[in-house]
Amino acid sequence: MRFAALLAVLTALAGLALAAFSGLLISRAALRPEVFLSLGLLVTAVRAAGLGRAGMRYAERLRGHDAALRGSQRARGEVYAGVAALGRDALSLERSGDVLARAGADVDARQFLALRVTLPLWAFAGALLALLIWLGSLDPLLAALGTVPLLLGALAVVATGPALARLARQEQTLTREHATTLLDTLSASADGAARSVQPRLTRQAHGLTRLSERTAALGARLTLLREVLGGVAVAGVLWRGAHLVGQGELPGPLLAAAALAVLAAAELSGPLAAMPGTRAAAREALRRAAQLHATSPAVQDPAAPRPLPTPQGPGGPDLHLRNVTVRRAGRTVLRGVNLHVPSGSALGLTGESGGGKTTLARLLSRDLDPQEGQVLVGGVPLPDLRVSEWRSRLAVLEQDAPLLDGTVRENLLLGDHHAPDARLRALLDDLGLGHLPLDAWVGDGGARLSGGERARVALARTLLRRAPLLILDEPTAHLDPDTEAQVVQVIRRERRGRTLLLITHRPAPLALTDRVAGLWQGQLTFHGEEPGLTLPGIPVRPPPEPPPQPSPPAPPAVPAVPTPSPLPRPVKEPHP
Ligand SMILES: Nc1ncnc2c1ncn2[C@@H]1O[C@H](COP(=O)(O)OP(=O)(O)OP(=O)(O)O)[C@@H](O)[C@H]1O
Repeated sequence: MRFAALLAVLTALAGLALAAFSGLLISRAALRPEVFLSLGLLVTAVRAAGLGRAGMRYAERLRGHDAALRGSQRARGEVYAGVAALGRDALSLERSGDVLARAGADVDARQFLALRVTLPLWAFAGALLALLIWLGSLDPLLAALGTVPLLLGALAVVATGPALARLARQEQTLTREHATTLLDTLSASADGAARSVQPRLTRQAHGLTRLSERTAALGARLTLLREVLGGVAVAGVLWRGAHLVGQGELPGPLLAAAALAVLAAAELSGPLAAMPGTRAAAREALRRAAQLHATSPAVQDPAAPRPLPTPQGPGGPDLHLRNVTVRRAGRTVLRGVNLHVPSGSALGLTGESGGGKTTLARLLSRDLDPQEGQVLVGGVPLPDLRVSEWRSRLAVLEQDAPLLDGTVRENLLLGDHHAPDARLRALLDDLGLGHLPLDAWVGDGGARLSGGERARVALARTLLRRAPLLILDEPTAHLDPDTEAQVVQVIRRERRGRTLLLITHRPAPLALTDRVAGLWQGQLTFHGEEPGLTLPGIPVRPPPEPPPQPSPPAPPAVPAVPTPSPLPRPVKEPHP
């Protein structure tokens, strides 16, 4: 670092000295009128070109990088839009490392296309053409000797292009695979799967090293060839120029000018070697972007979206599932399901593992559409609404929802950007997280928190979202019974006025709901409502309390939900 600082000072001093000596030269030449016109003007031209070069380089960098950054901003936006359009369901088919590469390395590769291919190519072509015209005006052979070797150097890059492009593509693919394996390994490290993946990671790392070495070796050979050809061009100009000077056909100073100009043009061919690799990487990135856009998302916006229906209450519009059938991976998960969730009501959903509870929630959040039947929102088919508009009305807690790598506050503010610290603090305290500072760093996915803490921060984030429909998937998983009871109370308070769909295997949160339904083998069974059907482990909800009577005294209240116990399959009771 100290050496770099020293270099920076020396560079600045060189700039100062250049300016000072130029001033000295110009003024000295001005004092000698006999040389002023020839020498003074030349010195001024040198200075002007020096300053102009720096200024134009700065402007070129500014405009070039500005355009590239704008382009990558646009490209990143397109990737995010593409990923968002895929929806939670289709996105689960993508590997996270691959999604990361699309938004990171692929966008960078596209960004470098202009900076490393288009701009250097134009600069070199422009300089070579100017050189050809100027030297051609002096002597055709001089022009040929000065420019053809440089052109051959550029053609050598073109000839090596396919090999360089192949290497760049292989490197890009392997880098992506390496990142994907690394991410998979990191997320699997807890269960020891990481060790078995290590040999693959090592193989990929070695493969990357070998590819880099081959690319560097090819690049070095190209650079050597280019340097040699540059030298040949200068030597050719000096040889032919000396002959012309000897014959009195070329003024001596012009020979020096020609040789130095050829040298400068040769330098401009330097960045050409990186072109094939950069171009191939950018093309591959574009192909992958096109592929992402061609992937049909699980759901699509309608051509003419209808306005959101008028809510039937503060809980938003009523929801209906009509004869809904969903097949996933060849299995019928939901079979002819009918459901009515009135605005402001609370429905508990339980049932066997893999029975389709999350699937049903995803129908409501429109992450997928049913193969048969309809989902209606306030009487309007869900596919007739704009997806983002409908989703803005939902607050969804996914099962095992991850936290983002940041502070607790940053995670919570994702639920409500405007929530003051006091509100966040109070909510955390109520959820039994009084010990967790808002500034606590949660780590990747919330890894620095316990499972129960992570679940409650995620729940708080969802509850903060001001949306009329609340979908909570296992909101009390990972919690001990006391904390669970505390959390249930918070959900009870926070859901007031909203429609609630609560998915759980645990009985305690079901106390929050008006009705409980179970999903068994793709069919919905209403607990205690359909004749003869109950869900064992859940008592039949007592009928609404009758208006207070003076006598006889009311019977003791039946607890809505018993002590937590696993929920077995429903039993069909004989019809009375
Ligand atoms: N993205 C997906 N692609 C294909 N099939 C899926 C996908 N997600 C889930 N499934 C399948 O759909 C079925 C229902 O899954 P779902 O997650 O809805 O069940 P669940 O009732 O929520 O289960 P659990 O109680 O275990 O969370 C399962 O057989 C599952 O394997």
